[in-house]
Formats: sequence, structure tokens, C-alpha cells
Amino acid sequence: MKTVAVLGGGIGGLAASYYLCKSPQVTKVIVLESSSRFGGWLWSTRRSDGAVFEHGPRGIRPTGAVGRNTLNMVDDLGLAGDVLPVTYSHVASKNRYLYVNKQLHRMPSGISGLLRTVPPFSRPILWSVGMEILVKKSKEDDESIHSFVSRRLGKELADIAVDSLCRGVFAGDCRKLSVRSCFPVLYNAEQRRGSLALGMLLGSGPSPVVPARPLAQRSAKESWAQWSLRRGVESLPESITGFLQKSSRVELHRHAVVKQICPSASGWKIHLEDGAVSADHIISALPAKALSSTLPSSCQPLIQELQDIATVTVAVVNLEYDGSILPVMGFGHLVPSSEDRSLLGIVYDSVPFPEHNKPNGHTTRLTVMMGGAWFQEDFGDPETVKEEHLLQRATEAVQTHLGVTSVPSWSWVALERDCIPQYYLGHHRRVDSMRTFIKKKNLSLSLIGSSYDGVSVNDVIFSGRTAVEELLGAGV
Ligand SMILES: Cc1cc2nc3c(=O)[nH]c(=O)nc-3n(C[C@H](O)[C@H](O)[C@H](O)COP(=O)(O)OP(=O)(O)OC[C@H]3O[C@@H](n4cnc5c(N)ncnc54)[C@H](O)[C@@H]3O)c2cc1C
Ligand SMILES: C=Cc1c2[nH]c(c1C)Cc1[nH]c(c(CCC(=O)O)c1C)Cc1[nH]c(c(C)c1CCC(=O)O)Cc1[nH]c(c(C)c1C=C)C2
Repeated sequence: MKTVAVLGGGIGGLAASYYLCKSPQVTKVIVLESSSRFGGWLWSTRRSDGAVFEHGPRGIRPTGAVGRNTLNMVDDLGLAGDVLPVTYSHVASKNRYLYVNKQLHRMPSGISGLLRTVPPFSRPILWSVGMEILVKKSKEDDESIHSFVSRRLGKELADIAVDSLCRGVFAGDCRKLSVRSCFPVLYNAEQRRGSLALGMLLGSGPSPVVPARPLAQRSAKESWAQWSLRRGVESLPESITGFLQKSSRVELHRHAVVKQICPSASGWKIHLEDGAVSADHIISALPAKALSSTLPSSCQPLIQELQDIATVTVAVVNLEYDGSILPVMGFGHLVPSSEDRSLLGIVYDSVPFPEHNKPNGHTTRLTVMMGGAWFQEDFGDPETVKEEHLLQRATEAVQTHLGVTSVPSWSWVALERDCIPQYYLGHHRRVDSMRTFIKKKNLSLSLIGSSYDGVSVNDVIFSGRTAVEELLGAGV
């Protein structure tokens, strides 16, 4: 019987609490969240007229073990009726664009797209994929994503497509990000099969077994590419919080800033701004740097490793326009760093999720994402950047990239500080070394959340589940 303290009430902390709560082995779960709300970066604005705007994640992938796991949770929480699926045949799945040489280019997809030379690329993608089979496997234990893709698929794909992809997932620089930690499927395909193409055909290694419950089965049958929720992605943490509130074994604390955690004879003493709580075990779902500042000096090597996990700041600008203003239909477009270093991309939210538009109004919702690894060099110190400046940069980009000359009828600017961890070269060694330290020192501490084993909502939820399984020694 255990008291477990969960530090941080983002989706990672909530997911861990949800799995803990399902086990009769746990006597008490104490969730400590510093802010006034649970959910962390899952943050949706619901306007009184019914329109929904996402300031964090907007689409969640249903595929793979981690995707099925999230859908199973959504099913269990009774949210299946609120799911907004986007199938692979939807225009938002088929059309993704790159903004290169001041023009939008549809990313090649389907066999015919891969067979032809499609601008901005100078030869067919299938040619690069075919040649890739002949490239020898690397003996390095890690490599930057840019170097990996240049070596295997050619510099052009690395400079344009992969540079953009890394901006559209990590808001990061593919020359610094680790292929092993950011795209383990690609790294494993080379290591196990000697080639990406063969890895894709034959599989690149085992993945956890997660049986599909009805919603996940429906997603596979209907070929969903991504999904959201009717009242926005924030409904997921809200629903988990509702589930936890019903349990007499769970204590949920908002405005509870964790200041210090100290190992004690029986586990941990956790110091808050006002008072302290004790726990047998801690699951930390705090960002790595936040956890590092709570640890005692006896944990010095761990403190240093946690501090060394970099993060980037992203400016997220939601815009609403009257009428249908888009020149093309699709999920959105990404901008490679060679075109504009700090303008990462624009999501055409109204296309995948028209249900989030103002009902009975003809409007278009867009989200412009800026900064990331290039934030400081363009905008300077996040503390001093002005919202009006970010809004102006965002509307100018909509004008130049999409030819929209009208003024947005509504806007929201969010400066999201340190919101995406960057898994730089050697990240896997750092994470291993932190977990080895914890084991060697017999610390009853689990590390979960986006700082370690994947940044997607699915990865973060799965990290919560894995930590609970390791703690309780059973499937949950
Ligand atoms: C703009 C943006 C777009 C994204 N888009 C997608 C997407 O489309 N699909 C996708 O799958 N993922 C997406 N992600 C990634 C995903 O949303 C995040 O990686 C994930 O939400 C991180 O969850 P977390 O619980 O690990 O961390 P967080 O959400 O950061 O939660 C940590 C919590 O800890 C709290 N905390 C911090 N310090 C303390 C302290 N001292 N004491 C107590 N509490 C503390 C914080 O307030 C916070 O609530 C996106 C992220 C961003 C920022
Ligand atoms: C332009 C900046 C960003 C956009 N989304 C994100 C950033 C930083 C964050 C983000 N997007 C995705 C994930 C999860 C990845 C996963 O493993 O599920 C995160 C953290 C999903 C995603 N978005 C794009 C791609 C290619 C992916 C990967 C999964 C998938 O294929 O669906 C493309 C994309 N993101 C943004 C835009 C404008 C865009 C382009 C067309 C916004």
C-alpha cells in the first residue's frame, strides 16, 4: 500500500494519476500542480459563441501502440462520442504544404507523387528512397537528424523536408536534434534492417502490445489519421480530472508549487510554498528544469543532467478571419529554416476541424507558430517581446504566404515559454544515466513527461502508464 505524489498536473501527471487510481495497491494519490488549472500545454479557448481555438496540441495521432493506448483511455473516460476524427482520405490528411521560394508546394504523397519530380525537389522522392537501400549503416550510436537524412536520402530532402518536419514537431533545429531520440523508428530501421525502406516494409523492431478497445478498433476500421475533441483537446485533461475527483483516494491540489523534495527514511518529504506532504514514491511529471530546482544537493549529477535538457519557446498566434480566405485546402504549411528562420508554419485549423468554427458563421481559423529554436535571434528575450509585434509578424505571414489581405476579426497571442524539450545528440545516454543514478541511490522516483521519452501527447500519456506499471509491477 503506497502514497504516491504526482508532481505536475499536465497531461503526463494526470495520466499517471489515472493509472495509479485504477490500482487497488495505491492508498493515496496526491497531485501537485503549481498553476490554477490542470492540463499543462493542452489548452483550448472556448468562445461564448461556440468557436474553439487550440493554443497547444490540436490533433492527436491514433496509430501505433501509444495512439491506441490514448484512445483506450478516451473510451474509458466516456469521451468517445466527442471525438472528431480526420480520416486519411480527408483533404487535411492528403494535403500538407511547404512554403519554399515564396510559394506553397504540396508535399508529394501517394505513389504518383513519389514517382514524379515535384517542386521544390529536383528529383522524385522514390529515386532517393530506392538509392537509400544501397547506403551502408552507420556505426555511430547517435547522429543529428540532418546528418542521418543527408547520408541516407540526400541533402535536399534533409535541407527542405526534414528541416521543416522537425520545426513542425519539435519547433527545433534538425542539425542539433538526435535521430535516435526524436525518430527512434528511423534509427532502429537502419540499425536492424540496414535501411529505412526495408525497415518500413519489414518492421523496425518490437513495440508494446496494446489491445484495441472499441474506439481504437473504430479508428483502425475508419482509417483515422488524427483526432480532436468537440470542445477542444483540453476536454481530455478535464475529463481525467473529473475521473480523479470521484475517487476518495485522490487529492488534487492546484496552486501547489513544489519547492523542494527531500528523501526521508520512509520515502519523500515534499515542501510546498505553504506546508509539506509526505509520500512513499514520487512520479515527477514536471519539466526537467523544474524538477532539477527541487532536488537536494546530494542528487548533484541528476540535477546537472536535468538542467542540460534544453527547451524552446514558441509564440502561438490564433487568428480568425471572416469568410473562406484560404487559397488551398489542407492541414497547413511548414516553412524550412532556409526560407524564414523564425516563422515555423501555419495550421489551417478550419480544414481538419470545421466543427470548431463559430456555428452558422463563415469563418476561417488559422494558427501561426513562430520562434522555437530561432526565437531569441529574431524576437530577443521572451520576457520583453511585445504581443503586438508577434501579432503583426503572424498576420504579415498570412498575407505573404496565403495572399490574405483582410484583417483578422479575432486573435489570441500566447507566448509559450520552454514548451517543447529538445532531444539533442546523446539524449538517450543522458536519460539512461539519470535513471541509473536513481536506481543506484535507491530513490523512489519516476521521471515521466515530455522531457524524456517523446513529446507527443500519446508518448507522454504512455510514459505515465509505463511508470505506474514499473512501480506496481503489473499491467494497468
Ligand atoms: C504549441 C504546441 C503544439 C503542440 N502540438 C502537438 C500536437 O499537435 N500533437 C501532439 O501529440 N503533441 C503536441 N504538442 C506536445 C504536447 O502537447 C506536450 O509535449 C505535452 O502536453 C507535455 O505534457 P507534460 O505533462 O509532459 O508537460 P506540461 O504540459 O508542461 O505539464 C507540466 C505541468 O507541471 C506544472 N509545474 C511546473 N513546475 C511546477 C512546480 N514546481 N510544482 C508543481 N507543478 C509544476 C506546470 O504548470 C504544468 O502544468 C504540442 C506542444 C505545444 C507547446
Ligand atoms: C509549426 C510548428 C508546430 C506545429 N505543430 C507543432 C509545432 C512545433 C507540434 C507538434 N505537431 C505534431 C506533434 C506530435 C508528433 C507526434 O509524434 O504525434 C507535435 C509535438 C504533429 C505533427 N504536425 C505536423 C507533422 C508532420 C506532425 C507529425 C505527425 C503527423 O504526421 O501527423 C506538421 C505540422 N505541424 C504544424 C504545421 C503548420 C504542420 C504542417 C503542415 C504546426
